[in-house]
Amino acid sequence: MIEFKNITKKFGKLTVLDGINLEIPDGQATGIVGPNGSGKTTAIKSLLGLVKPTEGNIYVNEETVSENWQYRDGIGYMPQVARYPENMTVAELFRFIKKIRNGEPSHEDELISYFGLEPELDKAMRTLSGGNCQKVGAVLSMMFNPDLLIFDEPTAGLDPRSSVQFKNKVRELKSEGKTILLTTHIMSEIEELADYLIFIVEGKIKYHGPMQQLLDAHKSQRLEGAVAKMMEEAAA
Ligand SMILES: Nc1ncnc2c1ncn2[C@@H]1O[C@H](COP(=O)(O)OP(=O)(O)OP(=O)(O)O)[C@@H](O)[C@H]1O
Repeated sequence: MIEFKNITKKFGKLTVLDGINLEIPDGQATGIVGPNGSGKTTAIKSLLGLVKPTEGNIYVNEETVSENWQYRDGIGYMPQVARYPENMTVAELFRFIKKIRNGEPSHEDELISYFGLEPELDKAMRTLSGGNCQKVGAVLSMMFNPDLLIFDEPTAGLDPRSSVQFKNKVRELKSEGKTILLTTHIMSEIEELADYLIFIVEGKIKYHGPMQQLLDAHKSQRLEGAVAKMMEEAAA
């Protein structure tokens, strides 16, 4: 169980997360949605320890993340914009990550093949296309078999076929009982993959709960309509 307790993050005078309280259930997929700049990536980075909250605590399995960095070994993260050593080849990058991470990868070759990365293995990271770079990020997030997977706009640079493949992989991970946290602006993707929804506007949680409950409350069949309505209400 992941808990955000009263998390505030300020960058200078800008309050990006404003007293957030959240519980993210285990073994489910949770979608985080909200307008550009609403604080989704900052919330994720706070959970990963890449951003230090100004106030509040985040707990993973009842332990404060600020005092216990071990929990990060159980997380796979695919960032929105990844920066890799640009002169390393894909194969070298995988070797490098294996060296610096504790634990053995469980199905690295299978993932490389699943995402069609074999022809890319000897190419330098700087020469990779955006989509293939995303796929490298996908493999890295999954290859140590983590219990929690965090995907920040994972399909943004993927072609339709790769996007379907990625989503099928997420379904597989869900069926294995993994906890998934996902941000995307593609509402159909959230509908397809998520059970829970977090809606965040200007650093405040406007909705947190089962997706179906939100659809029922807005008498809407589609998430896009319900979220658009919530965005209008928030802007009014
Ligand atoms: N390191 C930083 N220094 C200063 N401001 C920052 C920093 N990181 C994020 N911000 C600001 O915090 C706000 C929230 O950014 P964040 O990336 O969390 O939004 P987001 O909801 O993920 O947006 P998007 O949907 O566009 O990806 C933005 O105004 C952004 O400019």
